[in-house]
Amino acid sequence: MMSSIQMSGRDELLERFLDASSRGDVETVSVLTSQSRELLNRRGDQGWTALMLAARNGHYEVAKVLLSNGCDTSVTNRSGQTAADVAQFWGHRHVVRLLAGGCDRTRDLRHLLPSRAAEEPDTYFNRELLDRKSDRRSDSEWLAAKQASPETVFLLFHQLNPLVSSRAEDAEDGRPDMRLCKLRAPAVQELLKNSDTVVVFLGVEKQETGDGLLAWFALDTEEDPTELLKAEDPSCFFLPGAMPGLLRLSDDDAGVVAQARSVLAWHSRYRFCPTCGSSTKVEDGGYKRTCLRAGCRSLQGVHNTCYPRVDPVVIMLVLHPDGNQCLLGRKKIFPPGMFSCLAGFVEPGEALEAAVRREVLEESGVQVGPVQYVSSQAWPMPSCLMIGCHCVALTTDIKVDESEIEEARWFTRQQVIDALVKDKRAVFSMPPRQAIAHYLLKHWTGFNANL
Ligand SMILES: NC(=O)C1=CN([C@@H]2O[C@H](COP(=O)(O)OP(=O)(O)OC[C@H]3O[C@@H](n4cnc5c(N)ncnc54)[C@H](O)[C@@H]3O)[C@@H](O)[C@H]2O)C=CC1
Ligand SMILES: [Mg+2]
Ligand SMILES: [Mg+2]
Ligand SMILES: [Mg+2]
Ligand SMILES: [Zn+2]
Repeated sequence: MMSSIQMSGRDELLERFLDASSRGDVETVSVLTSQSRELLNRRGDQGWTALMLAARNGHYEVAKVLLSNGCDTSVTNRSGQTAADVAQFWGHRHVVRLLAGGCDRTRDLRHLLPSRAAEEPDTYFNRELLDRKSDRRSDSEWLAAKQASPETVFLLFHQLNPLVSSRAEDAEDGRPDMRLCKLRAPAVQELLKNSDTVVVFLGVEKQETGDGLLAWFALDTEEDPTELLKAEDPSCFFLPGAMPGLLRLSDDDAGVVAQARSVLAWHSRYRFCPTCGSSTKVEDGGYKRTCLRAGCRSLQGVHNTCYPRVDPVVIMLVLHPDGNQCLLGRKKIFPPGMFSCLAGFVEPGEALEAAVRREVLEESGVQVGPVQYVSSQAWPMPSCLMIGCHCVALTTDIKVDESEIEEARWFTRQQVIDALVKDKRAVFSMPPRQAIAHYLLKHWTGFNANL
């Protein structure tokens, strides 16, 4: 009598254990395992162990807990299948790999990273229309002569927004419909007279014209430029705000704007010496600010405070260990339905790989193994350098950091392709083609125009 009650208690425990494994309830599995280790390899009425049930349903975390407690992977069910066979049959490749017990899992996961593209992508903001001619920046006579030349191009910004005109004929969905207004010296003469105006030398056109090298400069005005614009082409206006306006330029114009906007933004925010707070003077064609106080520490040796800044940001497409899904997140400010890659600023004293692992863990709770650099993008808002990576997750449970991310989800390759081609079955919308996030997704799917 006594022993049959004990038996039924034990069976009940086994049933709860198998049920929790089958449902992916990691917590219950952990608790029950610690209570009774002999549950680990026991088969239920159907002849299946907890590991087989976890494998059947792709519950990676449960399988991991069972394995770490010494569960036997060679136990078979009535059909002679091991848990690995079950996972293989149901297509849970990450569980298969886990059960295969690769001693170097990180190396194994590397195979899921796509191979490098044959060609460097022609990413928005990256095009180098001009030759920067940095060797000319210190030649103030040459720069002054170029500024006075009637051929020279001046790009005008107001509070960091470029002067553009609209090309209504191109205003189709996704096509660039803004072009930069290229002013000549007379149009900016008054602004140049103002000693507060910073003029940045952008470079020269790569092709020589009749009069030699055609130089480009950029300047920003804080003043209300309405009067100034009256004398100009009345169709010109300053882009209202950075986003999404800055994404509506041609690729050539976008590259120049990336350079000009970042340097002008630096001048607008770093007018005074960051070391001692004194006034500074602009040098090197707008690529340097030097403190005017004799004896300032920034005048000895090389100081990054004197040069335009670049803020590295890692942006990564996290691949699921099954190789068939990727992790995307939504910030509250995104347009409805849009999901994109996770991203974050690199912190001081941190390698890119570490930054990728830290940001993904912070924002989604997912642990990342191997990381692979893919390509980069200038992102002049105001001076980010986006460092695009692919990486593979070691864990798959998501716990979002709600202060930054509204939602994060795994999406299948098919769902990404549906979103790419804007299929009616698409369950989310892609980041715009101008963002490197778009490229990271597209490259992962292997999608190209011929498919
Ligand atoms: N081109 C693209 O596809 C994408 C570009 N981005 C850009 O990357 C940037 C960084 O991504 P987040 O997810 O916002 O970074 P994040 O995940 O590190 O969080 C941003 C927060 O980090 C702090 N922070 C640390 N260092 C900073 C610095 N140098 N400048 C400003 N804030 C700093 C601030 O509190 C900020 O609110 C964005 O601001 C955005 O401009 C982001 C996603 C896609
Ligand atoms: Mg972030
Ligand atoms: Mg973050
Ligand atoms: Mg951060
Ligand atoms: Zn100083």
